[in-house]
Amino acid sequence: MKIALLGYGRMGKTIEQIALQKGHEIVLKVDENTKNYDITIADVAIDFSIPSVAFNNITNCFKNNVPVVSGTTGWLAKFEEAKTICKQQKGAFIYASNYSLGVNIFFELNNYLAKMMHHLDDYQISLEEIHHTKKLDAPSGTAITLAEDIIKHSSKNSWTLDVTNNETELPIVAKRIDDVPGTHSIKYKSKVDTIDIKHTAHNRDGFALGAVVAAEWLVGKTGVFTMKDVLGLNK
Ligand SMILES: NC(=O)C1=CN([C@@H]2O[C@H](COP(=O)(O)OP(=O)(O)OC[C@H]3O[C@@H](n4cnc5c(N)ncnc54)[C@H](OP(=O)(O)O)[C@@H]3O)[C@@H](O)[C@H]2O)C=CC1
Ligand SMILES: O=C(O)C1=N[C@H](C(=O)O)C[C@H](O)C1
Repeated sequence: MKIALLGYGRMGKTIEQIALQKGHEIVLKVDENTKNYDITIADVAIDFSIPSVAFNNITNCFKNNVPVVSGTTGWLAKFEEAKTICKQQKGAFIYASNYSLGVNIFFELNNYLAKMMHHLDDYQISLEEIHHTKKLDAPSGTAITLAEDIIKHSSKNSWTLDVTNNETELPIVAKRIDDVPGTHSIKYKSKVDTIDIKHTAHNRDGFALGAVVAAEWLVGKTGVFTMKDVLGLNK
């Protein structure tokens, strides 16, 4: 597969290594200094860029009929618009706040636990994410996905980064420490006990492998998909 990397930072470089190991070719590497490029030379584009440019990167792929996998976080205010353009252009698009297999299993576990805890009002829910100090957005996209899933199943109706006494708000704590690749934990605490679930990424390889697997899966398809489709978790 001929892959275009939209964003050639920490993730772009890790994806390059994994893609080459899997026998793919990198035909384009786009960063802040790239002026004009022809996306149509690629079979698929993988966007891990920055929040302010992700929407343009992605919709440019739709307009040029190139399937696109995006992992950039912090741009989701324009997600619905991107999906509409994809459908209009008959494009192919996958977005995931986290491509690692482990986190996608963790998403399932979070949903299951949230459903079980639904009526157990003695437990206070909280969510914590820890990332490296270069991260531009907070909370992480993964933390937002986890929070939205908890909100679906609980009496919470929004999340907040602030300390809160409001019973309807789910507090998220976002910490930035050295080179941490990404740690997410959810805690249910009562007077008598605590239930914790936690995912710790040891490096970026899991995110990158998931993105390459998603790109392999997407080529030849039309529509808007998620990692649940790629991993067969919708069945
Ligand atoms: N979904 C997932 O599984 C994961 C998502 N992420 C997300 O991926 C994104 C990238 O993370 P990371 O690689 O660590 O960040 P980096 O800051 O290391 O990389 C961002 C890259 O985007 C480039 N860039 C800047 N402007 C443009 C532009 N106009 N077009 C294309 N590229 C541009 C930067 O260029 P330059 O180097 O010249 O500044 C840089 O190469 C973040 O949003 C992060 O949250 C991260 C890990 C996993
Ligand atoms: O910026 C990162 O590094 C990461 N970003 C993603 C997010 O915002 O959830 C995924 C992963 O945790 C690493």
